[in-house]
Amino acid sequence: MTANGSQTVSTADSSGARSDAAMTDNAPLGSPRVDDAVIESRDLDVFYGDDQALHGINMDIPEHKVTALIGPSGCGKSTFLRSINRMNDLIDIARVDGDLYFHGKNIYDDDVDPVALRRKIGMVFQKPNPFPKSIFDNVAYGLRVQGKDDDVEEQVHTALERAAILDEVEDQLDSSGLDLSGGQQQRLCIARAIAPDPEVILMDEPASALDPVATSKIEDLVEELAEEYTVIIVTHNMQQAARISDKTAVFLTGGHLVEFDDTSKIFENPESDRVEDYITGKFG
Ligand SMILES: Nc1ncnc2c1ncn2[C@@H]1O[C@H](COP(=O)(O)OP(=O)(O)OP(=O)(O)O)[C@@H](O)[C@H]1O
Repeated sequence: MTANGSQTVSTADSSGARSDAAMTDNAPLGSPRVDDAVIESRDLDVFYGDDQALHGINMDIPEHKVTALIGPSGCGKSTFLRSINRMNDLIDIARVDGDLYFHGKNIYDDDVDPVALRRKIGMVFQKPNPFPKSIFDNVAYGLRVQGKDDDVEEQVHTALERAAILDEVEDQLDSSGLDLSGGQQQRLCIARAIAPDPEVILMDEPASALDPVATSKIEDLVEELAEEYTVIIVTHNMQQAARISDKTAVFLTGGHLVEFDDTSKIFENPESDRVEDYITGKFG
């Protein structure tokens, strides 16, 4: 882990006051402001019909780091993740207020094409979901759709290599992706997500359906991916968040982001008593 890196981080002082005037009033405790933020969430609210799932989320997500989103069931982790590449657009009753910037551009502006955005901000889901196609075609699919398939063989090999699965499948690229083990399928899905060369990879509990060995491979891979990509991962597994992430955001019931800071700080010395109670298993 590289918890601090070269980022400029400002935190609340012991009285809870913020030294940095640029923070909004409802910034979460800890709340590092980073010079190299690739995603900036400002007062983001998300509603499903009349129900508000997220309240005023403020967060700066640093580039080339792993940011973990943790918190009890229903606190809005997946909703926040899906807001980042506008997957919530696909839910009829979902509505977003506030701003969410990707490299300074508000992704909810009218001129943003969600499909193009999702090429830059890819997603890996909880359950491995390869297409019923060959291993090769799974990875090549996005490249072909974009007409970026001039050197498709090389790009597929590179993506499989980056997803740490090439060695296991290079002799069977024509076999169905569905014939792989669950862990291999998930790494295939990661290869599919990185083939179009995104900048950010969103992962929604990518190892929760896998056995411990496959989980450990995914965890190693997530850390490696952060060298090339910005990774944002939802996990229920606090040990996993502590092992693999640089930053941790703790959401608590009702859809509030309570604390966001270096992972070591969150797990060793959180600012909020509620976060401490959650981390130590007093509720969850
Ligand atoms: N498609 C939807 N339609 C209506 N309400 C939804 C929808 N998706 C989520 N919600 C509601 O929004 C709130 C936040 O859900 P979300 O799935 O984001 O939480 P979560 O923290 O990811 O939960 P979990 O850890 O159980 O996956 C919950 O009250 C949930 O019932």
